Amino acid sequence: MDETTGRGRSENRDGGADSGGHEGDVGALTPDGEGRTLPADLAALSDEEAIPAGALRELLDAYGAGEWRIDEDGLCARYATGDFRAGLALVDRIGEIAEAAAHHPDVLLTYPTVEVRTVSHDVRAVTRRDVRLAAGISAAAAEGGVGPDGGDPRRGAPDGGDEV
Ligand SMILES: C[C@H](O)[C@H](O)[C@H]1CNC2=NC(N)=NC(=O)C2=N1
Repeated sequence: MDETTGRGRSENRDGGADSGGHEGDVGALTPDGEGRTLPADLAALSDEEAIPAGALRELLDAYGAGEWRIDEDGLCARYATGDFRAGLALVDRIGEIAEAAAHHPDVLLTYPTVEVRTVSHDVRAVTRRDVRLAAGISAAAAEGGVGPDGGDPRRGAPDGGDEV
């Protein structure tokens, strides 16, 4: 899915063009189950419903997962851990978060980075389970002093080559 500005959704909700921001829509905000205030239609989504592509950016930002990117395979992020041991530590935390959530990402551990990708396999779409997982991973990376890696997460794992 393409990253969009979310403009389409705000135009749909308001029926007319607006700046794409939601500052003036305070009345439309409603608390969701995680104590955040979101536009009512996003707060009402179940864990099994696909999040409309136009609303994903807003939801990721609301959940503190601003460094996550959106592509046709789901949500992805890459963290500049700097060395393998730091990467292992982050992967360990990601495992704990995923097990606690019963929702698991794909993880690629390299010497200087950890790349993470999540989609809800059961519905083949990005759902709030993925956004919550991304938020947990964002928080774990920040707690570990690990920042996002500026580059685009690579697509797929590199060719493993022959055993040496
Ligand atoms: C039974 C188990 O909880 C389910 O199979 C979970 C496991 N982890 C999962 N992880 C992801 N990303 N998507 C799922 O649909 C999913 N389902």
